[in-house]
Amino acid sequence: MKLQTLLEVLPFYTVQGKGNPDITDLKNHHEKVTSGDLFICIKGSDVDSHTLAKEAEQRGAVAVLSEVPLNLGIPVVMVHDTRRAMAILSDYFYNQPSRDLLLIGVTGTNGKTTTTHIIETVLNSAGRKTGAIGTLYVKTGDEIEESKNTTPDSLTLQQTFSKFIEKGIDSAVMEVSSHALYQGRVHGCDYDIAVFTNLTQDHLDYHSSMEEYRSAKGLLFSQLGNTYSKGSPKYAIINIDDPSADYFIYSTASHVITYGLNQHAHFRAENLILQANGTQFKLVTPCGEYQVSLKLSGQFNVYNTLAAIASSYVAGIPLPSILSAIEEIKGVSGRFELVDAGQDYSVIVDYAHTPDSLENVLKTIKTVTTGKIITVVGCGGNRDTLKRPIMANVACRYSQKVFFTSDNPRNENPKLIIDDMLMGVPKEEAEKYEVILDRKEAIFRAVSNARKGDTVLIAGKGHETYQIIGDRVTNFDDREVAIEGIKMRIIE
Ligand SMILES: CC(=O)N[C@H]1[C@@H](OP(=O)(O)OP(=O)(O)OC[C@H]2O[C@@H](n3ccc(=O)[nH]c3=O)[C@H](O)[C@@H]2O)O[C@H](CO)[C@@H](O)[C@@H]1O[C@H](C)C(=O)N[C@@H](C)C(=O)N[C@H](CCC(=O)O)C(=O)O
Ligand SMILES: Nc1ncnc2c1ncn2[C@@H]1O[C@H](COP(=O)(O)OP(=O)(O)OP(=O)(O)O)[C@@H](O)[C@H]1O
Ligand SMILES: N[C@H](CCC[C@H](N)C(=O)O)C(=O)O
Ligand SMILES: [Mg+2]
Repeated sequence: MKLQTLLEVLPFYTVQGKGNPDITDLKNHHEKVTSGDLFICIKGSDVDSHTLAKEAEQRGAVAVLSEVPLNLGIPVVMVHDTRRAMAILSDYFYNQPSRDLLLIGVTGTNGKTTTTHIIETVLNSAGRKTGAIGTLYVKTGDEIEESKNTTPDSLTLQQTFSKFIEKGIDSAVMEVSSHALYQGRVHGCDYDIAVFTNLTQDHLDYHSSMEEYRSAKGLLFSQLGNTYSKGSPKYAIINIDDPSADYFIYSTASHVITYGLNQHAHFRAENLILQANGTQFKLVTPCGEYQVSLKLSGQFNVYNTLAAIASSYVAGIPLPSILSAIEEIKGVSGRFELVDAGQDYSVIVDYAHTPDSLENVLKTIKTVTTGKIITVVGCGGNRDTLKRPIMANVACRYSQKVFFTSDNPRNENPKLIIDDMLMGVPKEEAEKYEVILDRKEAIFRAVSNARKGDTVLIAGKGHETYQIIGDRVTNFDDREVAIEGIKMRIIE
């Protein structure tokens, strides 16, 4: 595509230098640039890639998108905001691929990975070829790629959609993080269905307040479009039981479909039976009532399931097909995952890394455990510090024994992270906890403390197969370490 043709989608720009080269591809990382590319400069939080434009030119870039004039021998297209322009240009360059997909976006503090996984399973089992984008992976048919971010940058995202189309995929379900919404990674995405799971505290290192965090999430619903505009109808699927439900309902001009336990919800669960190895409930919908039996545990998974049912239904899948697919789902990697090495107590690895998710998971464990609850938990470094004391408080409130340990300390001192956590533990709970900085040792100690009927919760890292200490990433998998600890104890 000629540079001038590509630029037609931008409202305003100026060009420094002459020429109208053919653009063979778009790149936003200088090391990926090859001959014929347009290199997009971004003033990032770690790197300002305007400083790498010269190198991009040397690698073969034929034009550059920039926010400032640059001294190069190739055309420099100047715009006010390169991040925003990148989203618009990427969408256009790759032929607006999201318009050819049934596109479902899921946002909320907790439950995005689980809800997208359920939707993906339902759509696939109904014969729709479904791509998935989220924390665990980017899945294109049978091809699975590990993801760097929950939601990729706008260029990578549009390239992924384009690949989906190439591979004959017709539907896509993706997690949309608040960072992504705030940074415009999903500008240019033509969503058909947007799902809100819940809003509780997280990421206050990045968003300056809960209001700002909420408004970032609201962008998914305001960009959903108008129900009465051309094309197929758009749907906002909202958890009506969440205190922020109204905010999201009034953020959108699309159809609003609600779910929850509330009697006004369009998709509602009644008569819940919560067990360690599954959940039963009556599903009440405007088009009939059904008895549902899940292999997933926890009331929070009832919410995730309702969100997935409502989304799949408005996507055109009949309820009986939705339910038969959902009833087969065994779980999601690292979410309430039972670790079984033949021991007579339960060990659960869970990705709870927010106060709300930790409380939800512990509440679930409390309803199904006959013995003690032993929790291993830490908080990530270089992340929201305000959640630390709250998580520690929750851990002590629901457990008989707590091992505070390191999560991913990143560039923070692990001891100081735990000090922040301990601020949330009341004096009378001081007997309950021990601080063991080494996560492996903490897990070993927790399992050796467990007796018949107890439950050990290892929280915070779920599916992660690494630990980040400083800038070093080493192999670490809570599930493998737990098995090692359990086996060692059995031999003892
Ligand atoms: C704070 C934050 O969100 N940072 C994200 C942001 O970085 P950035 O745009 O500021 O990029 P940067 O690293 O400063 O680089 C700027 C530019 O220089 C380019 N570059 C950089 C280095 C180089 O050698 N050459 C080069 O050309 C980069 O490609 C980029 O275009 O955009 C990048 C691309 O989209 C993200 O990878 C990066 O995520 C970092 C790794 C991160 O940790 N993000 C977390 C906080 C995050 O986004 N998390 C959410 C999930 C939260 C949840 O699940 O609840 C997520 O969506 O993943
Ligand atoms: N609907 C929910 N409400 C509250 N907590 C939940 C819900 N669903 C899952 N959880 C808890 O949150 C943890 C993370 O779940 P999940 O990975 O599905 O969320 P996520 O929104 O994708 O998280 P992230 O933002 O880190 O990608 C789970 O391990 C569980 O403890
Ligand atoms: N998406 C979340 C994941 C946190 C997981 C936890 N293990 C940590 O490293 O803090 C984040 O990036 O804040
Ligand atoms: Mg996720």
